[in-house]
Amino acid sequence: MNQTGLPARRTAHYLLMEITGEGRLMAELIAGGALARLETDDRARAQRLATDALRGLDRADRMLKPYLKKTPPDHVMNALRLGVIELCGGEAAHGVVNAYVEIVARNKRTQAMKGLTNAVLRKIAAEGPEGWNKRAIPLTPGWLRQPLVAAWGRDAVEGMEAAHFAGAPLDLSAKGNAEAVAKALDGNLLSTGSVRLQNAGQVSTLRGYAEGDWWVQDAAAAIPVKLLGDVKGLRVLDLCAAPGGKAMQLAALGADVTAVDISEKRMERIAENLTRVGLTAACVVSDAFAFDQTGFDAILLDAPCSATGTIRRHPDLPYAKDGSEFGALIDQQEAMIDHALTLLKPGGRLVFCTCSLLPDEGEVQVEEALARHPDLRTEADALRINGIDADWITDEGGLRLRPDYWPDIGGMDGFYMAVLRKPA
Ligand SMILES: C[S@@+](CC[C@H](N)C(=O)[O-])C[C@H]1O[C@@H](n2cnc3c(N)ncnc32)[C@H](O)[C@@H]1O
Repeated sequence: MNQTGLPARRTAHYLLMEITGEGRLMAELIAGGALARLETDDRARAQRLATDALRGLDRADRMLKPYLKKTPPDHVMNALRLGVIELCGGEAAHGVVNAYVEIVARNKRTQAMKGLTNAVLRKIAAEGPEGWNKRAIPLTPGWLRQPLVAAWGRDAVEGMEAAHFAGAPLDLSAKGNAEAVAKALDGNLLSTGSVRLQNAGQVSTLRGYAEGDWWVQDAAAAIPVKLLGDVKGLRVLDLCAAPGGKAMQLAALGADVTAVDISEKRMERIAENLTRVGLTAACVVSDAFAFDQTGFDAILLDAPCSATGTIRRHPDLPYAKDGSEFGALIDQQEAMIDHALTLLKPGGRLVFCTCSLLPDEGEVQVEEALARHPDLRTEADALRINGIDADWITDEGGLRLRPDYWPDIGGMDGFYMAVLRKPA
């Protein structure tokens, strides 16, 4: 690790600039090599700093506000935000202040503001963790907060914001005996069958990773497959399959799985994952709409969506996005449901799911699908599985999972799912 901490801090600053200013996602930036020039420790540090700054961004801005007559340019603002995160996280003031003053000074357009940066960060250092901890939980940006409050009410959204701020534990799905995996890793076996680890560290070094005993999958994301019950020997199509968490669950349960995804690169991830865990599926790179094999006993449609249910692990999302792309996704989900129904055998089941908090990508999609296909039925009984609270079942017969559920044990991702039965 570089001793000045400057390379990691500059990279964290770059990530924040790209996410908040250019609407790019953290995963996309990392895949594009944003961390490539850093030493291993610095990579983790840069990513952690940027992630913490995004999780606490609204609180950092509120802390900075009294010390700023007007909002400075983004380059300075993001340096100040990172400074707040570090100073309030207990880092020594001297090194933090110097590093962010340096970052501001290196940019010609902001170098005149290095004095301001120095002065503001020294005041923040005086407030320290105490000043940070007394402030309210960070609010979600308004473009997303408003529809969430309209859908779930203010109290629920405050619960979601607390979950987003807390981040997520590491959940695993076991290939075989989940209890044995929980024991081997000193984790907790959740009521729904996932294994939960707190402060897990580097995933690939955990016991059982190399042996393929488990894969990483949020507890909520593991539910859609469980709704299909015993799939042994059934022909199951996973229509939007990468990176393969649900395809691996289906294969582990003995289904004859066909995994389809439009992305060749993401399909490589499925192939790698299947190889590591020693399971098989027929992998097809194809646009779902061009895929025309029929007669499946069951189809899992984990449709592309806003991913607003995953903010605990992806705090960049509310800052990189503004909701303008969601209309097209909603239209695509509707068309995908209709296409999936054509691939299903009569009497077969379609599990539709999205990792979204927006009813337009969940409850409303299913209500509208039922209206378009009068013989289609939701199977609410299939939702009554271990660990699922009956209150989470929705009027149209789907299941709504939210990050504010399970607050005492670390929450869960936001998800919607429903089992739809095609007429025989
Ligand atoms: C929510 S992710 C699926 C996650 C996956 N089911 C799992 O559990 O690991 C959605 C996937 O849909 C794929 N996708 C997007 N548009 C598609 C299309 N038109 N046809 C097929 N796959 C598509 C994306 O590449 C992405 O991998």
